[in-house]
Amino acid sequence: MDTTHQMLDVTGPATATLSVGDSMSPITVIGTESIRESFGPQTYQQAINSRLAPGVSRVVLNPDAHVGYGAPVGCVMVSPTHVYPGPVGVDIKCSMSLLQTDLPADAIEEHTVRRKLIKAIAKRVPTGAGRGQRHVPKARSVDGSLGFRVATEGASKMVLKKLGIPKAWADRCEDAYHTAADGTSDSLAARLEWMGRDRDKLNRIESKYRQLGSYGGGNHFGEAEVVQVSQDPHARQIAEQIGLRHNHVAFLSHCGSRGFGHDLAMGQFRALKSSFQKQGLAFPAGDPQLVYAEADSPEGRLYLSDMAMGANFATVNHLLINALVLESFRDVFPGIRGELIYFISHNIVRREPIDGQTQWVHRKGATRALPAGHSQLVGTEFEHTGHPILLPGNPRDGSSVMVARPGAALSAFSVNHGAGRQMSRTKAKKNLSQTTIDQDLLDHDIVSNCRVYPRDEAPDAYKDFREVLDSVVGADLAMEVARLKAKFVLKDGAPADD
Ligand SMILES: Nc1nc2c(ncn2[C@@H]2O[C@H](COP(=O)(O)O)[C@@H](O)[C@H]2O)c(=O)[nH]1
Ligand SMILES: [Mn+2]
Ligand SMILES: [Mn+2]
Repeated sequence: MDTTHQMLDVTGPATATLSVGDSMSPITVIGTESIRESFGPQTYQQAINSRLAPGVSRVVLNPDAHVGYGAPVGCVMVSPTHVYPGPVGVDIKCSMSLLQTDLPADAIEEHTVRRKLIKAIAKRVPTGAGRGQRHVPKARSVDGSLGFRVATEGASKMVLKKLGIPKAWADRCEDAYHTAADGTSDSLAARLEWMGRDRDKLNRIESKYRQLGSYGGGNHFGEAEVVQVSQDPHARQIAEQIGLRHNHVAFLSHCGSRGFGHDLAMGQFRALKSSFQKQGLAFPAGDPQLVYAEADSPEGRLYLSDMAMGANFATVNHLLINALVLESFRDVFPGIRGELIYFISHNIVRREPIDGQTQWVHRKGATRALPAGHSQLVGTEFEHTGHPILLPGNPRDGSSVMVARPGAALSAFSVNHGAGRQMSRTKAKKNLSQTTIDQDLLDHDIVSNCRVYPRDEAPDAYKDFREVLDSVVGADLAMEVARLKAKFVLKDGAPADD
């Protein structure tokens, strides 16, 4: 029986607060009643542990929240002084990106056409843990020196040119590049050189560079969508302004910094934990996954450098995937055009103005949501619309493109990054029927690259997407401008026979 849920102070149709002590601002909880119930005691406990951790000024639980590494996946943790690697996550800068093509929806109606597209994409952009580049033109293969520049420069002009990525796409990234805490890429270069100081270490790093342009495993995916722009005139106008095309094909991607980011994150956890142990410091709530550093300390600066390199890798990984996906579409439909709508992360910490001061905003499975007129959008092309928010649900029930409303201040300018799990992988594998999952996808006219769709990735393993969207809209955080209807999906699973 979850007693924490009963302790919430309900403040609106999709908002509540959870008090942790008189002298502290309460945890903000976003979600309709059934979503709030879905969190369960462990998720609430992790949120409380995070709120009580040193230096933390605010915690927000979003509708997709579920148990995570130290802090829940689907939460925002704000601190003026401290950085927390757990509430960033091991897949540094795991992100979503959306490519809009000028291909009309009916061009991919035939399943044979979709299968050709799946084949063309899978040939260039592999799925699967540990898998790296495959059939990539020589000019785009990533050797040690290009990998080094990717990690230290992110989406710089030179990196984009070398990889054949349109340079305008850098402007459609939430952040095209990340630097060290001193604002330079030179410090990142010095750090990376030090990391590759002997042959074995360098070999390991270079083997990870070769994963650039790949999805990885788990719930990372690539998905062809038909864009259904909202009928509401204001929402429709925004959708058109940000470049969405009604009833045309778009492609949604989800992945992060692959093995390169994972190694950096794990290295940081090891280093910070051992530094805590040497100093005899206690972990917050006794949980080593909540290890932290003061941002302005040698440890904090090293963490931020490593996170920046992982984030640079993730950024270029997404951009390259989008370039390769567009190239694959052109195999089947020569001459079609495609533009990146946006690339937005959900595992990162960055400095932002929150509650009148500059603070470290950790978004762990949470998406930034800056409304029109926000100071950080001034001078950008999204100043008058808000930047696009890419919110995946599941292939069967769709995904959403939204823009923030001024009400997003309540959630530290963040929304959920998806529907969030309602079943653990183990429970999904045990409880869900393979035949029903495969038939369900076919009934919804969705083709996949998998002979059998991974049961732990089935739509029913995730929360009810309608309820999740009602939570975002009910809390007045964001408005939908378009719905995405999946037509085919690439995931890590046994490939289909043909
Ligand atoms: N449209 C699709 N959405 C999906 C799919 N698989 C997962 N998801 C959603 O993405 C988020 C990602 O979660 P993360 O914690 O791994 O970053 C998840 O909450 C789902 O709602 C898919 O195949 N298609
Ligand atoms: Mn990820
Ligand atoms: Mn992710």
